[in-house]
Amino acid sequence: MPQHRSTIDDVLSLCKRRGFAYPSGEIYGGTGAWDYGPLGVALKEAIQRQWWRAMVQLREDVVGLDSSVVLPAAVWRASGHVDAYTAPVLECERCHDVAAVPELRQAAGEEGLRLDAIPCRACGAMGSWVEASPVTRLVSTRLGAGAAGGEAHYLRPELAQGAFLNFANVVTTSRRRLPFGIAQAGKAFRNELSPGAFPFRTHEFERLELAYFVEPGAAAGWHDYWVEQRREWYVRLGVDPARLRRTERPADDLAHFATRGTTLEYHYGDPEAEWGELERIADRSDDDLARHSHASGADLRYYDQRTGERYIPHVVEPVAGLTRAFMAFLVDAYAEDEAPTTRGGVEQRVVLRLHPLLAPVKVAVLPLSRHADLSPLAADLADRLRRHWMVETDDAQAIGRRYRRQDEIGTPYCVTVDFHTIGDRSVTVRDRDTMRQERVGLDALEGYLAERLVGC
Ligand SMILES: Nc1ncnc2c1ncn2[C@@H]1O[C@H](COP(=O)(O)OP(=O)(O)OP(=O)(O)O)[C@@H](O)[C@H]1O
Repeated sequence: MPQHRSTIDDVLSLCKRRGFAYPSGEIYGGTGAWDYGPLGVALKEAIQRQWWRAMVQLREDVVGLDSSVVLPAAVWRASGHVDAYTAPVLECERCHDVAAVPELRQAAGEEGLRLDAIPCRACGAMGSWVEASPVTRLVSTRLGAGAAGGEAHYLRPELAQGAFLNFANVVTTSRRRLPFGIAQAGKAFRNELSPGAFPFRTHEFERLELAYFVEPGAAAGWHDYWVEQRREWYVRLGVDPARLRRTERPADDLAHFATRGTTLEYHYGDPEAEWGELERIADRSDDDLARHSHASGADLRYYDQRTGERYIPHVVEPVAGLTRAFMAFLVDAYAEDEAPTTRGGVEQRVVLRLHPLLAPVKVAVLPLSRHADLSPLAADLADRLRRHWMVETDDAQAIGRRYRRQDEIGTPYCVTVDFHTIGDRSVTVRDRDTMRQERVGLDALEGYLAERLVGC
């Protein structure tokens, strides 16, 4: 069967067409951000659920946390973000417009030019770039009613600081011994000077973070362990291993808190970004806990009962971008092939071969027609199945069209209620990938689907 590998454009057009994601504030001309629609929110929730299952539920050594999004400036001063979490910029001497260095480098790189040969985009001056103070990547707000309009706070650019602030609470209340981890999923906010195409670089995005605390000296081994665990997680959920690779981050590309970084990249296949970062695993040494200990005066050392020593643990931190994973799973699942028509011919179809665990809708119930005998049967059946899975019903247009609509959103099984159903209490179950159809008794249907949708 001819297979077609997607481009991000194919997937983006599917996202808009079927309600996975919409450009945010489109009625006001768009904001550059994107919102997740009914199917997108279900896919995102499924990815996050699988991450939580693998990282928390199935592990003895990891616990969950949900920490604050907004924290006072003192926390971010202590963590080093206020001083170091910045982006380099150059300023045009003539009009004082400011441009991000990576953006200028990209423009220069493409043309093979030096930075001073890149004109100012605001006034067009050449050779006018001079160094300027770096711009913070933190998003700030003020809370309260102080003289200066309240006290400065920052929206978290990462969730990890919440894990560090709660380190002692978790050790005490859940009686954890090293090594152990604190997992969090949630939104982060960054002042991105060069926001990119959805969903790669947006000001607001979702992260799946694990802060894994280990004995000093044990970080290297755990680093490799987590790189492998995370790679396997994507593969188990259906990502083509040939489209995943790991790279080491050069020392000059490490965040201020990191001593080592490995990147897991996905081959998105986009001409502009063939390989794109999906996730990174960083070693953060004992730096964060040491900083917070110092700034707050709290003793954040861990008491090792085996050796009787007190020390600050080191942190190995795998962090996935949920929104980038969202796109990788879609790109990987997207295919165009041919499907048989009811008239004996073939037609092109778009199919999302999503792992059933990730498919937004697990089962579609389709009455063959809007006949008064079929509609209530299908509605009852859908209600029964809804107790277990996300179910959609659809009775508009020919059955072939409806299969196409379900293929396109990745629904693994379509159940068709037809006139034989009334007499022999059986339905046709169609498999999305093989397109094979099987007759299944109504009484056996839940068991049949449960066998194929394990864990969904
Ligand atoms: N602005 C963003 N929009 C969407 N996802 C992001 C964004 N920034 C980071 N991510 C995701 O979070 C993961 C961890 O990011 P991390 O905290 O290491 O940032 P980073 O890669 O150092 O950011 P930068 O590239 O801006 O320096 C990335 O692998 C990516 O999946």
